[in-house]
Amino acid sequence: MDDWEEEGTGTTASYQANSTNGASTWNGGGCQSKGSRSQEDNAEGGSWNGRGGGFGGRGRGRGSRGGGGFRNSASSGNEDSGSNDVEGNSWNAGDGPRFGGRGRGRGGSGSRRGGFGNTNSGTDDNDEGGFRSDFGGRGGRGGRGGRGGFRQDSNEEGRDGGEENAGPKVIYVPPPPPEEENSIFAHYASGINFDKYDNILVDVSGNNPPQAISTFEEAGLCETLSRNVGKSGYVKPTPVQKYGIPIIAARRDLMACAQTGSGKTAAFLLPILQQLMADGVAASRFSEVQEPEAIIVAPTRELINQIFLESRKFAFGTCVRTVVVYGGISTGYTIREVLKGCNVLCGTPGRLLDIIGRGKVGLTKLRYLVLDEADRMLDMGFEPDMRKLVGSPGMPSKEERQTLMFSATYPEDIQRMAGEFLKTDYLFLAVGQVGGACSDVEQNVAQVTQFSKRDSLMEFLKTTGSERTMVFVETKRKADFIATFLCQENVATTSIHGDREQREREQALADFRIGKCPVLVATSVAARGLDIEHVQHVVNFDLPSNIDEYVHRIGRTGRCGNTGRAMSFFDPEADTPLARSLVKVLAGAQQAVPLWLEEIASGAHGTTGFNPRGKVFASTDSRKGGGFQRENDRQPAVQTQAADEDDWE
Ligand SMILES: Nc1ncnc2c1ncn2[C@@H]1O[C@H](COP(=O)(O)OP(=O)(O)OP(=O)(O)O)[C@@H](O)[C@H]1O
Repeated sequence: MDDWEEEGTGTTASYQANSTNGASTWNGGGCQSKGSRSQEDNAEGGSWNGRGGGFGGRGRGRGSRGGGGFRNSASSGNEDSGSNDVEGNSWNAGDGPRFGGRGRGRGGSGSRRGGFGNTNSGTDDNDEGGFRSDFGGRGGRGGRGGRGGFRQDSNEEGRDGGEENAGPKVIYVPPPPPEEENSIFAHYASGINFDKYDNILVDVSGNNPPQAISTFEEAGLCETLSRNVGKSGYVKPTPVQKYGIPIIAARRDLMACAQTGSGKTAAFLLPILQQLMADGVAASRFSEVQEPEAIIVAPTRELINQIFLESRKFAFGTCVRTVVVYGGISTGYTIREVLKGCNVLCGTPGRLLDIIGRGKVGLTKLRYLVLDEADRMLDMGFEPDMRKLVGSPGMPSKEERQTLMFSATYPEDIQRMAGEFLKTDYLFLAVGQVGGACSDVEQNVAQVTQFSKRDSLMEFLKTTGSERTMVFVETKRKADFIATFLCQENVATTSIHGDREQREREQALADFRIGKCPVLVATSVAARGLDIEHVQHVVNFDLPSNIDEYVHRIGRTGRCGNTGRAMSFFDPEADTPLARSLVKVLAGAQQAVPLWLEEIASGAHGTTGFNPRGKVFASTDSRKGGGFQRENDRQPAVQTQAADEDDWE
């Protein structure tokens, strides 16, 4: 018997019991307590002392992560340090939010802007703008040393992918995907600006690009696929589909950049499914080792699940079977699903490598490797996993497989590295401005102080009513904290971040989708790819330190020709380094740039190439030499990674 077959025994049951402590899950009208020290943390941080039932369980601090280079001088950095403990009690669910547990002695986070250790202890407390966290019983966390540029443990899905992690097994089995045709094909309408896609500038670079198509009929899809495209509500292809589909059909490698919400998923799924149908896949059936023809990787569990559902939808009624694997759910369940038959395997990197490592998935038949959110998949957080994946036994060389990369943003350094994964004659497709924000999103920026943010948020939420709003914050702790605050203010809110159990993450998204909780407080884990109907507003409660992250975040609204609004709180104390690139993104999307922001941007130093009203394609294919030095006005890669360190782990 394989070890995964033993899941679901008493071990897991006791984990469940113990897991109900720590920080709270927060749901709409009544605050409910749920555990939030996830298994990932448990695996890493050593003992995790659950005190089931109530709140104010005692979490143990996480170890100092001073990696290479700069040691964090924050206190409480010791893994076993009692000073990280949290005393908590008297968190009363049900009759309104009273939070008792008191966080004590949290270690300082490593500076998010440059990888040097932060010398303040308890920076997270400072983050909260004066509203001290008395949120129930979070385990304190040790200080994080700057890594001198490497974020070895930043890979959320990688860390919980395998059984090598100590700690109890996860038994969560997600609800089965919909079986009813109506639910499978449920979709939202494209918006009034859908036809504006026709005017967008497109640039394809590389040798002999194939002719673009202008209709789905020209894509030469088989009857079933065509029917499924129609049932999905697609009438005409978006630009990335017009150009991307024939490129993939011509068996060329591709690096594609197109704005958020413009249909990149179908741009790679449709031609892959079409070719699998045309070439004939081995009909999916039970086998001890599955050999998928296509592997799709994405950085977060929710995103890969969404891609899985899209693939399953387009492949409906065909013999192509798609399976999804991701962390936070039962490995046994995952493997059983894979072994039922698998032509298209969607996965987050950690769980994917785990399943491959267990010999359940062979790679010899692999023909397509897709990296969605490719720049994220190749940054320092995931690059080692991607290298492991392409170096896995049986993986066809890049000459023998077709490698496809998609994103709305491509820093030039990442483009250069991506080239290593692609054949030398790959095509680069740029739809609109590389790294540009979606112009269907009205972008607003308000100058605030750290301490006025909560009032500003409440003011803003008064204007949104029950319209769906995503509120992005920088840390997991703060996500809980702001959700709690909004709860106190009687705003039906839920939250999603990397410390929540997968079941909770999925429940939060479901509650947000159906409008039970019209406000979702999120960390970067929800910044990319998620396609949720009716999201009218995105609030950057905390601006990210990296402009690409900003572009992805605001892209959760204004999708597929619909309009949306983004509001960003700009705190000059913290956000000045972002000013120049923010001005450029605003100007590039024809948005009003506040005078005060232009002044801050022109006074900010450390970046070059400030030319907000520059050319239409801010940068294109890095093989052309990059005309606009886009790279220079971004934060260096080190900072990019540090920014969301708290969440991608
Ligand atoms: N041709 C089309 N006609 C109508 N709707 C479409 C079309 N193509 C895609 N869509 C819909 O548009 C929405 C956004 O598509 P998708 O999620 O693929 O965007 P994306 O470019 O991958 O965005 P992101 O950069 O945020 O990941 C989805 O709901 C999708 O079903």
